[in-house]
Amino acid sequence: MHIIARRAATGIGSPVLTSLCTSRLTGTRRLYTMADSDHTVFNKPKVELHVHLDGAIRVQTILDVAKRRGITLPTDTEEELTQKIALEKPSTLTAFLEKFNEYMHVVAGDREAIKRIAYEFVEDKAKEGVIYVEVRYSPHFLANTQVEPIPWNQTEGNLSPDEVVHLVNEGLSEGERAFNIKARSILCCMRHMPSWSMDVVELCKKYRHEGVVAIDLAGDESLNCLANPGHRRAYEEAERCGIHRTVHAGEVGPASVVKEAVEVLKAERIGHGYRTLEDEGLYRKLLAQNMHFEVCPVSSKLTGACDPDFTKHPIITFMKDKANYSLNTDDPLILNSNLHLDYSTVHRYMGFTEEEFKRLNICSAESCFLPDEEKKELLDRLYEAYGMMTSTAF
Ligand SMILES: O=c1[nH]cnc2c1ncn2[C@@H]1O[C@H](CO)[C@@H](O)[C@H]1O
Repeated sequence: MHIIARRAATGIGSPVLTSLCTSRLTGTRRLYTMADSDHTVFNKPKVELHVHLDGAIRVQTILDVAKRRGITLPTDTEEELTQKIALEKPSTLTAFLEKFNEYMHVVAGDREAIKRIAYEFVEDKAKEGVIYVEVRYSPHFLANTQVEPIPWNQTEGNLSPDEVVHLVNEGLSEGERAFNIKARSILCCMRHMPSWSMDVVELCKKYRHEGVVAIDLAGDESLNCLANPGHRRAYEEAERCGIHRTVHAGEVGPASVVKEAVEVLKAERIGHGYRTLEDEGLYRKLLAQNMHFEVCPVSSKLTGACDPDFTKHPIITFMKDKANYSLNTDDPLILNSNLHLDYSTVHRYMGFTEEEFKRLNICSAESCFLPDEEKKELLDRLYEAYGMMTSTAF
């Protein structure tokens, strides 16, 4: 019996010895080290599947862009702006989503800013030890022409949703080359804007060979529960064309939204999905189908999606049932968080072990939207980094 020797994969296994974290109390940045309790609780390569690009912008970048564009913000210090944007206490999804109003007008419509945000995002993920990420955003929210209504009170300019996707693709691929990780994107339809959804699926089709891997439906599920026919048509077209599909469902909305996502929108993954557990039959069915849940522990507390007592969290049920799920940040800017905080939270309050972290990252890789060959490469990198190399008998 020989173990097939494989070259150590480059770019992985380099432990993230330190990570930049922001103190939740003061909003000031400080450097966490290995000595800091469990902040590097799973110091191994990771996969992240649910994170919003526009919820993951660096505060300093917002300040820089505002200064360059002559946009006045309520403050010009990183600490104060962090405090203004961040949600500190458990709230509601509606209040959480309103936080985007604090800064989206600064970056929307600005080519340089959009490309920079995408590039810096890849750098931040690489620092967290992520080797593959799928990042999502609404191209319409960053545009200032060919979008009705023009968002964030912008005056009409000449940046279309189509060009936004092109710019994000450029920023992500430059980031991939610079930081040696893989980044793909998911384009979001917004629950309150069904008239944008056909454009979104057309953009997914146009850019499917330039890094766009799927369509999503995001926004306020508490206000718009049932998917509008506009969304349904877009998802039908996505399925017809082989575009992968994920849907925010069962985050704050009832289990029926999850059922609709799977049965009507033909979702292959569910964003959040905590409230699936309220319908035992549906939950068992989705477990049997190996449905992937993109769970976001820190987010679920601050959006009011789940009981703030982490020891009662639905993720514990997913873990105990060996469900197929990933651990994700969702919106680290607004949550004033990073991926280490999500990992340390489930470790500290939910009893997650190293073995479970490995298992869930392998589930994440298996459920990612890469083509089969690239998925296999990603899985091999994880198996190798986790000391789970397959052996071959001769
Ligand atoms: O947790 C969430 N649930 C639902 N929608 C969200 C969440 N986080 C962000 N967005 C929405 O998705 C848009 C595109 O990235 C964001 O602008 C925000 O409106």
